[in-house]
Amino acid sequence: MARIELDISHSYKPRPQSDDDYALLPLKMSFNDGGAYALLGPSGCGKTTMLNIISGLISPSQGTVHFDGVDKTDATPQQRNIAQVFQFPVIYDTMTVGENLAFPLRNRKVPAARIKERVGQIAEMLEMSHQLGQRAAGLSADAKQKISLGRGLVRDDVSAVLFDEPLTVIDPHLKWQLRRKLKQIHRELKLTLIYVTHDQIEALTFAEQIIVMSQGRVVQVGTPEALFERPAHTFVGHFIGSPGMNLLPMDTVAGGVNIAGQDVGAPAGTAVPQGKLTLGIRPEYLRMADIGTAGVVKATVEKVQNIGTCHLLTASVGQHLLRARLPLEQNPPAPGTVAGFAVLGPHSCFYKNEELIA
Ligand SMILES: Nc1ncnc2c1ncn2[C@@H]1O[C@H](COP(=O)(O)OP(=O)(O)OP(=O)(O)O)[C@@H](O)[C@H]1O
Repeated sequence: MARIELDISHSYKPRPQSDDDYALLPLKMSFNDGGAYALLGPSGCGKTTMLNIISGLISPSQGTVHFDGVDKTDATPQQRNIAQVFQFPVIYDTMTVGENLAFPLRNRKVPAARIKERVGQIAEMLEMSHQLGQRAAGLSADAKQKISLGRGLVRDDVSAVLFDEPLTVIDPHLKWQLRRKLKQIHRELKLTLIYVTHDQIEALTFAEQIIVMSQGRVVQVGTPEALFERPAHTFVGHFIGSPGMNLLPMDTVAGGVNIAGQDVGAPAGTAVPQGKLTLGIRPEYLRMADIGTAGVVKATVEKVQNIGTCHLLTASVGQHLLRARLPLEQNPPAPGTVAGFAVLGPHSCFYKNEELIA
């Protein structure tokens, strides 16, 4: 295992002119030895580029990559001692499951007894012990991808294991099991795992630290809790969560604040920063309250859906939409009702130029 440090930028164009020409804008990132990380962001934000720079498949157009303080910028994936798992299975059809799992160890001339022990351990973790003697050729796509995961995890001497959307071909039910399994495997094997995904559930279940990316930038690195409670950027607020954070324009006025065109008082005990800002509040924390009370905006209820775990309510404040996850035991207001929603309180986040300031 190794501590990995990036101080890089990358453009696929020979003479980049503007920020848009960069797949990765200048960034500094470090991955601690033994950590579980997810690179999360929408398609095209630069996740795979970052992963390929870590593995050595791509050289950054500027900057350096260090493993345990040693400059590895020009080293190959083999020299970096990286294991990789891709979107689609990379296995030998003619070999058995056991032979496939053993392959990376045989290649490194690991003693036979150790190979047997480690293959047994990995197969057990992936619930493939009963399939060890089976030829890979006849197996389903799911089972083949599980072998790929196993091959990525079987060596205990790698600097890191990199996963690029490894659960894409996996059936949804098994996907759910494997996400948890990977977390458990991380706890048991203590490997450094770096996992690329555009699926927030996958990132939130698996990783200790999530690196949220947007348009070639790292916009926040944090625990799942930090990304939920205190998104550092409006992009993170909106991107993480289902639905994402409610965002409303806000400005200071005499005696209180103007939120999306409505003057409201600030509730006692809530420090509201001054100036033209964006107010963020998660649907999980948005609650109904009496109109006229401090920190409460009026909104017209547009839709109420029972989604099993809560009522998901959509309401409009002028041209802005608010979403609230209300407890099932609460009787929700009917569409068309004008109701009050408490937007200022301990869970409110305040953004200036998209960055969290309070
Ligand atoms: N080989 C390449 N040549 C030129 N441009 C590329 C190349 N690979 C990626 N890009 C561009 O670099 C940017 C970042 O791409 P990258 O594949 O790293 O994003 P991503 O977040 O992994 O997206 P996805 O989830 O779709 O794979 C995109 O604008 C993409 O079009």
